[in-house]
Amino acid sequence: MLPFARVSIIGLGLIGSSVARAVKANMPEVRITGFDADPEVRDRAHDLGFCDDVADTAGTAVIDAGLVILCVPVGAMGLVAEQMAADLPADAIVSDVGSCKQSVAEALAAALPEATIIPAHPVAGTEKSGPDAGFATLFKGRWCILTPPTNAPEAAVAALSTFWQRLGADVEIMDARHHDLVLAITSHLPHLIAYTIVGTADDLGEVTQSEVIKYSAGGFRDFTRIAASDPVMWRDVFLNNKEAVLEMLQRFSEDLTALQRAIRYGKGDDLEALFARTRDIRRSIVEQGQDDDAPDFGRKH
Ligand SMILES: NC(=O)c1ccc[n+]([C@@H]2O[C@H](COP(=O)([O-])OP(=O)(O)OC[C@H]3O[C@@H](n4cnc5c(N)ncnc54)[C@H](O)[C@@H]3O)[C@@H](O)[C@H]2O)c1
Ligand SMILES: O=C(O)C(=O)C[C@]1(C(=O)O)C=C[C@@H](O)C=C1
Repeated sequence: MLPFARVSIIGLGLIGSSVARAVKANMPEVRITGFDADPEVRDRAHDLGFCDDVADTAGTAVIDAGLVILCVPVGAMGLVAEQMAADLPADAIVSDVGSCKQSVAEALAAALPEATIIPAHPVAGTEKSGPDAGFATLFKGRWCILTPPTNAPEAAVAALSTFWQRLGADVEIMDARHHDLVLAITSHLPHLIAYTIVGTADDLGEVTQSEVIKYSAGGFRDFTRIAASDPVMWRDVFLNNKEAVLEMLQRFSEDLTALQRAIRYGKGDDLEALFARTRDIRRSIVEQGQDDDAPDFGRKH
């Protein structure tokens, strides 16, 4: 049985268009209506055909929805919720795909006090953005973390879980605050470090006639992939998961300082012990069946 007959997707970039494509591939009977604030994205969505209808406003997009999924940058979630509030059916479930959950949950609850809201985060993505970047298998074998409020109706949580499972994801339920702490270290800090190292190398490159970029090999190139991620999306993630990111950044800075001291005072044993520990972590992840190749890394199976 289909968890929802009509799904509305607001924001038709990488994640929104991937959800639409995955629904088309796995539940072709479900009718999808999409909306994006950018008229060029709406035109492109129309041409690519991953929605049955592309609406002109957020309100008209949700008029007969059973499930509404907000796929816009986390800083825009509250505004979109306000724009669709008057047209939202009373029995619709409102969800999102935002990379941090506490601030989004608060913004949605403030804009839609009567609605059933179940925030979600598919832990899957790429450094690309826009409607052309999406693909139907993005969520296959990936985690989708739901952070329902304590009073969320069980049936609604079950229906949303089934929806994501039908798209190929493995669903986990988590407290929003805990989600934000975990993702701060596993996703947000790695992005911040990549942005920093590529920026620093570029600054140095200007001093050395771009030799830093010119001769960069594998390690640096891996950082440049992450550092190519969408600037607006990541600006919003850092502004909206401020406390957890700053907490993790503090821990990271202390560990970095300890490494700096180990290098300065020639403590080779300390360096080797850390590098051996981190290599074991990587090996155990690969042994658990998670693929070695970057695009598959993080898949559960
Ligand atoms: N990119 C990833 O790897 C990834 C992974 C998981 C979750 N997310 C989350 O998914 C959400 C979308 O990210 P994305 O990568 O698809 O970004 P994207 O830039 O590819 O798409 C976002 C779309 O939202 C539209 N938009 C912005 N403001 C809007 C508004 N007020 N009303 C309607 N449309 C609006 C933009 O025009 C754009 O087309 C973000 O909240 C992000 O945190 C991203
Ligand atoms: O694989 C990538 O390029 C990603 O950055 C994906 C990634 C991540 O950090 O793992 C990025 C943001 C999300 O909210 C979820 C997934």
